[in-house]
Amino acid sequence: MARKPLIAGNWKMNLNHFEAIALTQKIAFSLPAKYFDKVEVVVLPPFTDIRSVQTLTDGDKLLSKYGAQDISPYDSGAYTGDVSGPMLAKLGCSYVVVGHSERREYHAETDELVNRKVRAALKHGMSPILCVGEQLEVREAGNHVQHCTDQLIAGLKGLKAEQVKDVVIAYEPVWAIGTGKVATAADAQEVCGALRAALAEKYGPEISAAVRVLYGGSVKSGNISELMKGDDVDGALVGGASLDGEEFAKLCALAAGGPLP
Ligand SMILES: O=C[C@H](O)COP(=O)(O)O
Repeated sequence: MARKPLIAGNWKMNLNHFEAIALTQKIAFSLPAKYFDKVEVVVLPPFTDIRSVQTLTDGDKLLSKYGAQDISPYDSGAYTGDVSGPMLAKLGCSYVVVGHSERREYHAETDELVNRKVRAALKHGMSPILCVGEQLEVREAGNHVQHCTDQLIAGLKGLKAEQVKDVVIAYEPVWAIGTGKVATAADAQEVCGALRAALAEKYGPEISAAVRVLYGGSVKSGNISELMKGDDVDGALVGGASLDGEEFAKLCALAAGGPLP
């Protein structure tokens, strides 16, 4: 089964809603819509920017889709500061990042909470982008594949096979995030391939063949083509390089197989 490449730009805690409008327009100006046939182009703005991105993309198809960077495990109620699945779905979000290493580290998110967020996203019709990845010391000890596979299985706990098809997996080695130290294509393929094999073992070959597995960590236009040579690397979760409209457009065009716009 051919999987459509996916490039998702995680803006993290950057850009106010005016700047979000400017960046969305810049991406759209730099990347003709014809590329959307070959690559899914997604942005993941901060919560405060989502309405602006929605308004901008409602009429004209400036991007393939957009989403959020987090979701509450609860649907509503006294959870100050949380943003719920129904709220995000109402804003037209298609994707939600779950289990990013920055949330695991700075907000002490456990595998159990990550799993509840995965289920919350699916319950409201959005695809979770489930992030897994090892710290440098785990890699140096040679335990990276097991570590990532364990995070994957824990994140998907309790899901039916049919639901797993709607999940996107992002392998993001923590040591590569925002450091400029990108994994080699072989490193990315090793873990992405192992994650797909784990999906096949637990949910069957049809599901594992349908799920998109992304690589994330210092991805830019200069390395995306090489990284995507791996059979199991279906695109990228991009941080820093997604904040530059021209660079992000170039990266998406390369993920589509070119030519450059
Ligand atoms: O979500 C995106 C990743 O954390 C990668 O960030 P980066 O491209 O700035 O290394």
